[in-house]
Amino acid sequence: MWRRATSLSSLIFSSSRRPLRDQQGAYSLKAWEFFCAEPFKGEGCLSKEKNLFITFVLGGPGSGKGTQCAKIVENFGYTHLSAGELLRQEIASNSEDGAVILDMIKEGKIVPSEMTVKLLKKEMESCDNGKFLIDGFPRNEENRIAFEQIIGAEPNSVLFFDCPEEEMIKRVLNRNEGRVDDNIDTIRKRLKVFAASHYPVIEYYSKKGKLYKIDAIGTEDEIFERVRPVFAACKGAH
Ligand SMILES: Nc1ncnc2c1ncn2[C@@H]1O[C@H](COP(=O)(O)OP(=O)(O)OP(=O)(O)O)[C@@H](O)[C@H]1O
Ligand SMILES: Nc1ccn([C@H]2C[C@H](O)[C@@H](COP(=O)(O)O)O2)c(=O)n1
Ligand SMILES: [Mg+2]
Repeated sequence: MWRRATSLSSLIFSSSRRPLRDQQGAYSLKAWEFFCAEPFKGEGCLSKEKNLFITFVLGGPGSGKGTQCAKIVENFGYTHLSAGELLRQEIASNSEDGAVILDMIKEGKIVPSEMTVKLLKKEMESCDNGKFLIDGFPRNEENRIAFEQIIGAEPNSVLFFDCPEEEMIKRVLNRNEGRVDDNIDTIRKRLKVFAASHYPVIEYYSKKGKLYKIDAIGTEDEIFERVRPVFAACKGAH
């Protein structure tokens, strides 16, 4: 599978390691579907080796995903993996991928799934706990399909924090964590990308009966009281 994924990268990247097309989510989805027709269940497949219980945590920029994940970890003992944070760590490592990722994040674009899933897989493999909260992923259909194919698993549940745009803008501009993408120009681009790409993912999990839509307006504690029952209900299941 890794060999297949490596050969895929030559389709996605030109020799300068920049995406050939930057239309969000579109440039490599077809390639993923073509190369990964069969879900990977062989040796090295995480879902075979570990008893996984995965929750994807979705929502627009500033909707409160990270804030609520911290509370879920505290109360229900999950391991929190933020896709955005892993990408920022890759930038900080000064790797070749890091330079590509930085350019994309500054422009509010979604990084090619191959890079993001590689980082998630590494973290999941090195963690004894099989209960994962995967925050900010999948951002689009390409992300979703890549995860299924490379990790060989589907989420057990999906949280979607539903928040109006004006509130998300206000929260991000007040965040003050020194992120390169926390400025009004990049936020507008991120919101555009979010609006254009999240819906098919939400719809996919909704049809599977895995989606929990949470109203993300209110205090952090009020919102957590809406989240709590989702995890309390499945506590006995894992
Ligand atoms: N319910 C809330 N009310 C007001 N502010 C909030 C609330 N929840 C989170 N915040 C604040 O809003 C900002 C964004 O929250 P957070 O970082 O959790 O969002 P996020 O969804 O992870 O965003 P991103 O996708 O950009 O990483 C933070 O400064 C956080 O402290
Ligand atoms: N699946 C993902 C998650 C994140 N990114 C990039 C693009 C985002 O704007 C940035 C920050 O993510 P956040 O911390 O807001 O979740 O990271 C991506 O390309 N793909
Ligand atoms: Mg976050």
